[in-house]
Amino acid sequence: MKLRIDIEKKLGDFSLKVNTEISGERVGIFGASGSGKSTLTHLIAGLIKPDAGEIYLDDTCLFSSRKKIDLSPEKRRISIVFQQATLFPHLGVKQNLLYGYKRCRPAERRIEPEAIIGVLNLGHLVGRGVNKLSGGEKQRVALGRAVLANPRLLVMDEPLSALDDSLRYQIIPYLRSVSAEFGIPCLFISHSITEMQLMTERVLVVKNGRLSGISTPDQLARAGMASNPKGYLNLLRLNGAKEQDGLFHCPWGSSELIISDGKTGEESLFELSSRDIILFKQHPEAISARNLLECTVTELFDSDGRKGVVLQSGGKTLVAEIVRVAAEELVITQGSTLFAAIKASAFRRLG
Ligand SMILES: Nc1ncnc2c1ncn2[C@@H]1O[C@H](COP(=O)(O)OP(=O)(O)OP(=O)(O)O)[C@@H](O)[C@H]1O
Repeated sequence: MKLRIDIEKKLGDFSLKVNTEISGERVGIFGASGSGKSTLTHLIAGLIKPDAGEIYLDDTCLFSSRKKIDLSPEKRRISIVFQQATLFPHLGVKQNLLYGYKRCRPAERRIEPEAIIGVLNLGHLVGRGVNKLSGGEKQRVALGRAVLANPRLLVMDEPLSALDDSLRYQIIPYLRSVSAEFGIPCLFISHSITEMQLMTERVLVVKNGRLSGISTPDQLARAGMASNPKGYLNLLRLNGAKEQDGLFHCPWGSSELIISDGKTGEESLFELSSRDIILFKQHPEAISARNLLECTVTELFDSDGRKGVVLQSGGKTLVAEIVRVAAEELVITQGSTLFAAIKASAFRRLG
């Protein structure tokens, strides 16, 4: 998808002014609370009207004050999944799912209910009333309903923020797979860098109603490393864990990681803070940390007085973080060999 936006909107004391063009299949809108993310998405979806400007989705003009075009939300064919699943309480799961599908012109029906029920694992829920669903199940039904409207763009407006951590990371694979399997571009809104890293390939960064930049999720995570209390979060998908002496041994590139909170068999997602990686210039004699990886430094970057050290080990990448004086004392440069020590308990399982 290609989105071209050049709009202005005033809402009370708040003013939004954005002029940009972005392409990609999974685009993020990132910003602090109140920065204007929802306003921007509502303008794109046609839920509110810009004061002036134009919006193009691919070659379709959605809005142009100059050309006096203002397509209705239905004609824009943009489906939105909100923070709270807004299901029709008087309809069952199946009727909720079919709501948008039935209103979609037969010629535009590319995605069939059976396919989405399969991908979102909703088969056992179709006979239920929506009041008998958990928060995560409701969000999956809301996602299914949005996709079955066969939209040309799926907008996800903080779809995970009402869910607790464990549910949040269970839903993410579903969000990713609907967009990938059915080829629907998505616009994903959040103030979480981790969600941006998991969901998007390009990110519009919004600040006080203005666009402050376009970046990749990784650049965003690097830029926020010093200010984020958890530093840069390395996200690792690990599977094939084997339990041994109460710890989990997970294959990782040509090496393995030893983790306290693992799970045998299934793929799990872990986060590891850049601050939980301790670097040694030489191989330490004996350490309590269960992981000691020989690494090559491939890159160094600055983030507000802290140094990010990008490490390669066994074909995999990790970002460690040190203060600038430590970088000078260790004489770290691109190409240096280092040893990275990580405690088994430093890996936090997200789902
Ligand atoms: N109808 C309105 N009238 C006046 N001000 C409004 C209106 N709608 C939103 N605002 C203000 O516009 C600003 C941007 O709101 P918006 O909901 O777009 O932010 P956001 O980045 O999505 O925030 P959050 O992450 O908290 O949802 C806020 O300061 C909000 O109070």
